[in-house]
Amino acid sequence: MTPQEAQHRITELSKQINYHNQLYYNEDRTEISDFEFDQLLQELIDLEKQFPEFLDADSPSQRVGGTITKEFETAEHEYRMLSLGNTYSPEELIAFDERVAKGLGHRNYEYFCELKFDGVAISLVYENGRLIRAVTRGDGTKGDVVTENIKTIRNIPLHVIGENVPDKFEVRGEIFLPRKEFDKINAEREANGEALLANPRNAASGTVKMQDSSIVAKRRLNCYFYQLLGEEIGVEEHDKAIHLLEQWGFNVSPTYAKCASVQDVLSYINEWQDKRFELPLDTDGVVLKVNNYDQREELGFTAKIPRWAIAYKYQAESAISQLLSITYQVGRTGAITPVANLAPVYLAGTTVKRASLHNANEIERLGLHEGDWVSIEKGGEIIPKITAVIPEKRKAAARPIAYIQHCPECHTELTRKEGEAKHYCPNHAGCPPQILGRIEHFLHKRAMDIDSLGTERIKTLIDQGYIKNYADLYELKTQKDRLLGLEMSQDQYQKTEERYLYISLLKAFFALTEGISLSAIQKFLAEEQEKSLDETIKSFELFIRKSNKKVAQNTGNLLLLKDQIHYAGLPTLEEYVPVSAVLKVLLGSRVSLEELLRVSAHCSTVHAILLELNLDLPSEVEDRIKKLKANTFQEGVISNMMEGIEKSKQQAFPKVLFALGIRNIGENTAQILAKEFKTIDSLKSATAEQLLAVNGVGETLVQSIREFFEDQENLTNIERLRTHGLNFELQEEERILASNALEGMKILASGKLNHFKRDEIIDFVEANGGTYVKSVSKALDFIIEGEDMGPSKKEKAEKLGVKLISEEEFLQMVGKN
Ligand SMILES: NC(=O)c1ccc[n+]([C@@H]2O[C@H](COP(=O)([O-])OP(=O)(O)OC[C@H]3O[C@@H](n4cnc5c(N)ncnc54)[C@H](O)[C@@H]3O)[C@@H](O)[C@H]2O)c1
Ligand SMILES: [Zn+2]
Repeated sequence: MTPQEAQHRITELSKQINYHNQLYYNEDRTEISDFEFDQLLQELIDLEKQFPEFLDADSPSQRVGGTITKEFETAEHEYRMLSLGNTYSPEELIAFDERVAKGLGHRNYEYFCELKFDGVAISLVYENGRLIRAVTRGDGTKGDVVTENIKTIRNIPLHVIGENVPDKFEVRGEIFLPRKEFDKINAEREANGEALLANPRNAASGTVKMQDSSIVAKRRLNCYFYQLLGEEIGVEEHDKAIHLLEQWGFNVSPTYAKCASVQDVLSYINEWQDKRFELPLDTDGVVLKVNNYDQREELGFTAKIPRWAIAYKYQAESAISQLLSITYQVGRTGAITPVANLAPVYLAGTTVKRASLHNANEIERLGLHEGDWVSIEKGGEIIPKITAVIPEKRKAAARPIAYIQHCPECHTELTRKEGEAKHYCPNHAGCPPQILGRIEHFLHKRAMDIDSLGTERIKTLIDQGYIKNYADLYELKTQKDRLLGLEMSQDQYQKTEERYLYISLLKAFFALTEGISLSAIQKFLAEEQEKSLDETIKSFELFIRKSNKKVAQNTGNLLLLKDQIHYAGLPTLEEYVPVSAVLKVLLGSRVSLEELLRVSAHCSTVHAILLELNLDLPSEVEDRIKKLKANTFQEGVISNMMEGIEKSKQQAFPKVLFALGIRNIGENTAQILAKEFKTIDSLKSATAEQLLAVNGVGETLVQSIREFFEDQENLTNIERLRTHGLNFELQEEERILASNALEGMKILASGKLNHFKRDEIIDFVEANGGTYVKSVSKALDFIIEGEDMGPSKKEKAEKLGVKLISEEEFLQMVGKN
């Protein structure tokens, strides 16, 4: 390369890198992967080394990537906040170790390894034990002051008390959005039709820089701390400093390790390669740091990075697989999500069979065709994504993927709003997964709290027409008798176009014979594929003779089956036989084949047919018929269900309001609205002004409330629920109960309480203005000590200096004794 070419390339690279830095740090978005970015930067660094005459003091190789914004006050960092060098291979890591050894002149040092958390860096300054300032990294020298936002993060200590806490110190850490919270936020945004956040890092970074702290508080950010700085921190080694942070109540990820050599570091890297996906946040590598502070000082810094630390970054792993088909999933809100089914392939520790495709645009962007070979990549996400198609491997006749136009669950024509990426099924009232979603929400522990109705059972009740909405739940008891023996799965059935009901040969053979297990029949059928029905029945006869169990009776039944199929004259289906023929054999002269044909035409299970026929059957016949069915509802299950439903009528109004599933009304909002308006009727008739006057209510919420009450079906459901005795008014005692006695306090209860059940204490704390916190941390105002509080929790609380009070003291405090 000539100097001129080099100069040209250096300018070009600097421009590109500055552009991507601007996107990444200031706009919280990216157009290229971190790996590609790091490659550009490396190329620049290499060229500048080769042609030092073109090294500009302003080059992105010499500066930390971020800047300060105009929206916040700025503060200067006492200690500069730097970047880290990075490597992608063990060789480079060993080269780094050589440089450290050379710099120190000996090998008498240790490394401290931590994971590289993918979030945003923050610096917290404490004076006299109080958090006085939180500052972003900014340009490394000065950053944005975001103290108010940071204070909303629950496990960041506002006060640090304890022995040996210096008068002044600084801690640094990485703010992150736990992946679970990220998914939750995106699910909500999706339900509200808002644009989705791209990844947890960008979301965390954007949140830290928000202007409204109350929104920040809702985002449930978290922070891991990894550095302690100050004039008199009293320790000389990084591991000791980390232990101090832990003692003082800072959240330190327990994933660190001290390593005696670079070989140990490599084992640490290996150990976390796959395990890191189990952590609650995204990580993109490992940071290794020389443990001793004097040695760090000796090694020093370059303009941008310390010479005593480096990041080893895991490359996103990729693999190649073939697209088998696409499944379209219908979400609770009716949103359609296409998922690619792939030929199984091993990738980053797991066998991958599916990849997310997001929406029709993504399929179009990839130019996906049927049977395409695709590259898939797994970053932090659990489900990998398709990054590209390999066109050379495409068959000439392959057709492009045609996006579905009808709901795969209810066949309603899909809609797509102007400017939205997702397709929706508009059939809210009749589409089974949407009904299921609403009912599941209604039953939720924090809503109506009916736990005797799992997803499978609700699905069964919906699929078989017992419930269509939550109000129907309270009328189930009138159908109690019909529920006994209801089948949980309908997989064994098929319907022909003429609507005749068929059952799998497997179930039919199983019910018509005695002494032969289901798995034996399964194995037999697996070997009989591609034979006609007659041939299969014939060879099953042989099979029975060979097995030598109840031969006469079993083969007799098979003969009868053949006759009945013949009389019925229905079309033949591979591996299925008409239910009417099978039942005729089992029921004998109790009912005619014509009657069975008639009934089975409008029923979709054996259970439904028998309900309609209403026969009195001896138990041995019932037992045989049971063999046709899958799992069924039993006596105990049904009475449990009924009890749970009955008990739920006592749930308080805020719970009921939450359970209704009004868009954008979460648990907290439901509580606030219930307290404010006291009855469903006054909420319904509230004007926009009245609603907006309530703290936390915005335009979107007003809109959702209006839409909900404009829907006639919702009004009917509320009336029905009211008739069944559900609470649509705040009870007198709840009005009295609620107070501001715990305003601003963070509280945790541990051990068994006498006056409250597990979740009740949470509601109680919140109803009185407090915040319930789920883990022991410095930020707590106190812990209510119940019976048998765990000793380790108690120890931790004492170590952090969090006060413990008894349940009695607590009740006195809120004036309820
Ligand atoms: N894709 C893009 O367009 C684009 C653009 C700019 C930057 N980037 C990426 O962002 C990073 C840029 O570098 P950077 O300077 O922001 O960060 P860095 O990768 O140089 O590392 C320094 C940062 O790592 C973080 N960190 C996480 N865990 C840590 C631990 N245990 N100990 C110490 N620090 C820890 C800290 O926030 C620290 O500020 C690179 O990974 C780069 O690929 C990507
Ligand atoms: Zn649908």
